[in-house]
Amino acid sequence: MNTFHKIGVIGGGAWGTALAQTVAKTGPQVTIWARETEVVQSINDRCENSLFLPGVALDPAIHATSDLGELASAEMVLIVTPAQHMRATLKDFACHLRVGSPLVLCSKGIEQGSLKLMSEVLAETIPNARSAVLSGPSFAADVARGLPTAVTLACADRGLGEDIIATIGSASFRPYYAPDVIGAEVGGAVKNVLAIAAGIVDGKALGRSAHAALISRGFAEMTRLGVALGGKAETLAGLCGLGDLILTCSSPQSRNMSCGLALGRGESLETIMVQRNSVTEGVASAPAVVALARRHGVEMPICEAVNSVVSGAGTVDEAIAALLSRPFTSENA
Ligand SMILES: NC(=O)c1ccc[n+]([C@@H]2O[C@H](COP(=O)([O-])OP(=O)(O)OC[C@H]3O[C@@H](n4cnc5c(N)ncnc54)[C@H](O)[C@@H]3O)[C@@H](O)[C@H]2O)c1
Ligand SMILES: O=P(O)(O)OC[C@H](O)CO
Repeated sequence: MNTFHKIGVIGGGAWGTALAQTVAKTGPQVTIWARETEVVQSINDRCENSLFLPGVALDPAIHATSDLGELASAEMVLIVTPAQHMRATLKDFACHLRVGSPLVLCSKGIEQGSLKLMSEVLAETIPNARSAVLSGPSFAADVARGLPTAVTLACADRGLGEDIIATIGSASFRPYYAPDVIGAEVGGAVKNVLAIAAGIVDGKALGRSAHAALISRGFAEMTRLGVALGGKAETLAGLCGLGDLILTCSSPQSRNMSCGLALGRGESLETIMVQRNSVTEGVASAPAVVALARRHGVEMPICEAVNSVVSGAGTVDEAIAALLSRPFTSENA
C-alpha cells in the first residue's frame, strides 16, 4: 500500500531515473527534476533518459521538469544529486519543500572541505526536515529493468521508515529498515573509495587472493570509521556496507571499480574522467574519507592509498608498495 502518492525525484542521472522508474511501477505519480534540458525532453518525449540511462524504456507516466517549483506538492522527495552538489541543490529546493514532506537521501558520498555526511548537509540547509537514507547494492540499470535488488532504508523514525518502504518497495526492489543513518551513509561513501582500490588490484592483475584481501581489510576500515562516527558495526555488516562493498568491488559495471581498473592499467585519472559523463563518487570522497579518519584517529591504509593516487600525490605502484610494506598486525586491531 502506498503511503505517499505524489513523489518528487531531484536528480535526472542514472540512479534518479532508475528510482523514478521503480517507484512509478508501484503506483504513485512521479515527477523527476533534471538539470539538463535534454534529459527533460528525452524523458517527456521518448520515455527514455538517453544521456544517463540509455536503452531503458521508462514508464510513460513519469513526468520530467527543469522547474524545482513543480515538486512543491510532492508528498515525499528522493534526493539523488551527486554528493558534492547536494548542498547547492538542497538550498535551491528548500523554498519549494512542502511542509512535513520527507526527504530520502539517495547519494553516496561525503562533502569535501566540510567533511559532512549528506544527512549533516541536509540538517544545515533545511533544519528539522524529516529524512531517511537509501543505500545498498543496486546498479541503476538493474533496478530500472526490474531485476531483484535489496537495499537499506535507514531512518531514525521507524514509522516514517516503514511508510517510505511501503511507498517505494516492490517484489523486485526490497528495502530493509535500519535505524542507523550514520552507518548507512558511511558504508555507501567508503565502499566507493574501496572499489577504486579493487579495480586497481584487477587492473594490475594482482590476483583473486589480493582481491579478497582487499575486500576484507577494506571492510575493516569501513567499520572502524563508521563506529568512530557513531554508526553501528551491524549496519556496516548489512546491505549498505558489506553488501554494497561486494557488489561495487566485483563488477566493472561500477564506475568506481572501472575507474580503478583503468588506473591499474596505467591510464591517468584525467584521461579517465574526460571520457565519462557520469559521476565517480569515490574520487570525490576519497580526500574527505581520509581527512575524517585522521580527525578521529582511525587507520584506513587502503583509503589513504586510493587518496594518494587520485590526488596525484603518489603513483599506483608506490601506493601498492606502501600497503605491502606495512608492519604485520592483529586482524581485529
Ligand atoms: N548509478 C547507480 O547505479 C547508483 C546507485 C546507487 C546510488 N547512486 C548514487 O546516486 C548519486 C547520483 O549518481 P547517478 O549515477 O544518478 O549520476 P550519473 O553519473 O548518472 O549522472 C550525473 C549526475 O550529476 C548531475 N550533475 C552534474 N553536474 C552537476 C552540478 N553542477 N550540480 C548538480 N548536479 C550535477 C547530473 O545532472 C546528473 O544527474 C551518486 O551519489 C551515486 O553514488 C548511483
Ligand atoms: O557505479 P558506482 O561505482 O557508482 O556504484 C553504483 C552503486 O552505488 C552500486 O551500489
